[in-house]
Amino acid sequence: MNAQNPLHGAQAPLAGTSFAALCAPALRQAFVKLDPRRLWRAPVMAVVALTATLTSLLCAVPDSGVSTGLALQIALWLWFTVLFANFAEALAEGRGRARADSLRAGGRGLMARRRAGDGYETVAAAALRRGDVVRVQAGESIPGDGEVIDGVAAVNEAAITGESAPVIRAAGGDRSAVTGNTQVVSDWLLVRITANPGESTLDRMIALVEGAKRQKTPNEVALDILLIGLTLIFLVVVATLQPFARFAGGDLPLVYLAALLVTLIPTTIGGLLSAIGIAGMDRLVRLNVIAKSGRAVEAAGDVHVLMLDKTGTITFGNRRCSAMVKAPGVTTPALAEAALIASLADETPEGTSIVDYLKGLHTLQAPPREDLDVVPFSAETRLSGADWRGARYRKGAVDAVLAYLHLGRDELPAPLAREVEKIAQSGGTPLLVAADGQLLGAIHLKDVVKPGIRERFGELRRMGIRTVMVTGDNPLTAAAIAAEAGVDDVIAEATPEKKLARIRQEQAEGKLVAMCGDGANDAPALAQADVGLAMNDGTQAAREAANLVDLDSDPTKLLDVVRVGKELLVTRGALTTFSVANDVAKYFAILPALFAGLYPQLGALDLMRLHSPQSAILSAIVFNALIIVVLIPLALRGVRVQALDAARLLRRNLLIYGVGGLVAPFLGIKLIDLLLTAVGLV
Ligand SMILES: Nc1ncnc2c1ncn2[C@@H]1O[C@H](COP(=O)(O)OP(=O)(O)OP(=O)(O)O)[C@@H](O)[C@H]1O
Ligand SMILES: [K+]
Ligand SMILES: [Mg+2]
Repeated sequence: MNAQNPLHGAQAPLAGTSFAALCAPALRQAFVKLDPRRLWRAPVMAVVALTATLTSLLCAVPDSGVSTGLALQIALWLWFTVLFANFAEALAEGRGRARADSLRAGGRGLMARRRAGDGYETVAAAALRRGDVVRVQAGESIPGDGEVIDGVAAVNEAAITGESAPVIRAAGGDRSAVTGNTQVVSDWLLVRITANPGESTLDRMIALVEGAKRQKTPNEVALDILLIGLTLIFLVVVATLQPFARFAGGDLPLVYLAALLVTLIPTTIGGLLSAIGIAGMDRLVRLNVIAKSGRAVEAAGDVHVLMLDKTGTITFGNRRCSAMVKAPGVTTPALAEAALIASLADETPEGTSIVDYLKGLHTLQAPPREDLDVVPFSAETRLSGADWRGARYRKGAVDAVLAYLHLGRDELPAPLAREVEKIAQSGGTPLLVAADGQLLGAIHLKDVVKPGIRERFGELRRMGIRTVMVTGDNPLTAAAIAAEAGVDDVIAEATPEKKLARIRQEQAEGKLVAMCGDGANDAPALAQADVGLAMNDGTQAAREAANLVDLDSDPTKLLDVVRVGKELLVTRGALTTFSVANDVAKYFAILPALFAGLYPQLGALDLMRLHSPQSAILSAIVFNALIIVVLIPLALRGVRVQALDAARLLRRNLLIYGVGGLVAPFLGIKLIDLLLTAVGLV
């Protein structure tokens, strides 16, 4: 567990390739991405590419109104604009792909022992299909994502988590999911494969960091539409300039208008949009979190409520039996025997811990397992046990056992009630034990809150996120753990339906809900939540239902996911503001220079005193292209987000990037104008 060090994944085998090593392939990719079929994914850049093509053709026209040298320079810088945007996307992809490749490399050439009839056949891991059953022995790698259906083994997951301490994986219970390319280090497992080739979590992750396959999020589509709208407006603006020029007896060359159009349309954000999205996904992968959709990550940036399961999420989750308390008039052997029979076939950690505890304390005769009529634990009934020789042995949550015995809460014998209360107040889970309709006593299950959780919840609160613990446990235990962990709200005695209903209720109030869980009983809630974060070491059901999976199985990782989501939203917002402010500023920077000769009155507005109309146009187009390159690091790294609420964040960013966007072109274009004039290019 990495509660204190959520970034540990950064040093894991997933660690990134150096920036320099990524540049060369990204440069090559920038040209490959000139393919028109790819260009259309970024509409603004497609317009730039079209304009660049047109300008290139105009270079060959003898009397286009400008010198061939100038037309060539403009055409060249227009192509650079497209290439820089492609380069940004390729860089973002490269970082993610390097990581995916290193994960994939380990899995290459893996073989699997697949069940066929009564025996096993050896096949390539790549040939495995969903539903295939494979046997994996000590020393072998698990050939794909799946669910343990038999066996108990220690598994080394270092290949995906970087954590070398082996973890236990077993059939049944909340620790049954296994991940491809991890290694069985002891014993054996029978695993049912749960993903077809190309559909594993790893494959999905790769699709998220590859621009060409990436599905745009609804936010990105909305922004695209806005950018197309702005492009159309500026197209009209540029088209109306010519009549003004003609009216004054002048003529604006087509090359100028083409260049002007590109400087005015939102090329900065249009060129960096895809890179921002991919880089956001990559930051997540670096945290060892696999996202199945970009939408979930964006939702995380806006989340209002976080629901968490208690056991295994807030606490370590290996609830161990630590004591037993008799009901009045019951003998110790009677209680022990009932608890043992009710737990012999219970494969949950709670069940096995009770058996271990009793084996250590008593010399009990356990009935053979096959003679038992097993009643497995279910989150619905919150009971488990077995029938043996006509008698019913049960154990379970206090309210569940009382209801099973048709007893009221106040019918719990006073001494036992006091003990149960003491267990709960200490944060432990009391289970009542009953045999043949009679209440025999209670079991104390102990659990420990993960260290560092309280501080992390405090950070979430500062970000304006409310934490709610939803647990199947009784209200007293829940309250004790809630107080220790510092959650804002707690829901006890929750069935899977209750968890689901609570999420729906919050959503109906217009809130975005995140949910962290690991159990099969959390799966419906994980699927319903806007952000469902499953623990990788939980159940396959939870992993499949969730839209995010944490490879380190650390629930406080959600804090980092929220930060990445906020960074993604803020970065996109900031660069959009910057880009649009830039375009407006450029309009006022260039027009006076262009029209100064035709309308001398405009001279008053010509604050920048650019060298000539030619220089004004070329400087603007150079600035327009270079600003993309200048902003690539920001787009990839993301705007840093402190624990501020959304409204303050927005205000601050509007100020910085809006004002910055207005001022930058004046300074930048003037500087380039001076440089171009100095070297005699215009
Ligand atoms: N093996 C078991 N046999 C009988 N009762 C159990 C067993 N395990 C848990 N219980 C009881 O059922 C309740 C619900 O357990 P469950 O694992 O479904 O909780 P949950 O809803 O996942 O919440 P959390 O994981 O936060 O406790 C527990 O609080 C406990 O009282
Ligand atoms: K522009
Ligand atoms: Mg649970």
